[in-house]
Amino acid sequence: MIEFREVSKVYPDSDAPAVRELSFTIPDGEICVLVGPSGCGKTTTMRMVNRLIEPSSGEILIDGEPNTAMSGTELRRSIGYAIQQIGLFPHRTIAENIATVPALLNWSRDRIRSRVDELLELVGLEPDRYRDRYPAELSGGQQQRVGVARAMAADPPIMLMDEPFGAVDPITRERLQDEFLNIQQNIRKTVVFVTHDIDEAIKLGDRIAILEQGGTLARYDTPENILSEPGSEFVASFIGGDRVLKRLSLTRVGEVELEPPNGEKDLPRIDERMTLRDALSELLGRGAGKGVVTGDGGVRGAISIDAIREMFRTGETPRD
Ligand SMILES: Nc1ncnc2c1ncn2[C@@H]1O[C@H](COP(=O)(O)OP(=O)(O)OP(=O)(O)O)[C@@H](O)[C@H]1O
Repeated sequence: MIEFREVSKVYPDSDAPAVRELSFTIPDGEICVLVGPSGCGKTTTMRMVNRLIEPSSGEILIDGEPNTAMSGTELRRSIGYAIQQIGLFPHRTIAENIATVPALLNWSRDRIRSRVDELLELVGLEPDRYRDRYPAELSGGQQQRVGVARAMAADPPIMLMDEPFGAVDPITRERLQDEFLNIQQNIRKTVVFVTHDIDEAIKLGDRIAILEQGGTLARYDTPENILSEPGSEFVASFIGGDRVLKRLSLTRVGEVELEPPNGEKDLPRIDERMTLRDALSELLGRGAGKGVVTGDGGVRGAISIDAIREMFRTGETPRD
């Protein structure tokens, strides 16, 4: 658990705080996304957790202990850190890059090797193919996977991720986000994630902290609550006009009550893992009013555009 208690940061030679009296708590095992316009203090907030930046006042507690209880170096070895610029060492192999922190922690060679292979598998890179390559021999998306693997190497309970999927094309980015959510389902880290992309925040965050210019917290809540009730003009304009569609992207087809399948043939197939937003767009794109929902066990039911519309007219989705 990470708790911010009235944390402020004023940089030297600056008269206005970059971050102002932030107080909020990130529960164990959750993803908290810091989002907001450029310069609102997201990166500053995140870097105070591992003390790459020291607060001017207030404190940050990790599991109830101030993060000043140990040295900054020790603290940083116990917290994973992945950044957009990736920061892979160009003259070290992928395996050596991933092993950076385990090597600092003096793990044995065997332990390091098996951990590297395990992580490469986890992020979808075949160990035999990639472990001895150099970063320049990988695509941008692959390098970002390595960046995430490196941050997870010593299995830290907390991960800080600063726009880790920022520098890739939208399709790769979606894939990296999906992979990351799948991994998180198993590893349940406490994650602080910085982005300026509200869609990414909604997709990944268990909770979202929306920061305003001047480093104040405009809202800290679940995506569902923020989308159903933005609460202020700033938040409403930041999340944009398509709130209903965004809410559709929070719910997967398999989570809603389906209609019984009536054996209709020729209807589009909708995978139960699709979001309602993607299902809607698939149905609209195919000119079909209804689709057959399938899962691992075969046909699960049917879903219609009318049913999706009704759910969002009444606001009754299972997640509410
Ligand atoms: N080392 C520094 N010295 C002085 N001012 C700084 C320093 N780092 C950041 N700032 C200022 O503090 C404010 C917050 O910066 P920060 O990088 O935390 O914002 P951000 O929300 O992460 O921005 P972006 O989305 O553009 O990366 C900005 O006004 C920035 O100019």
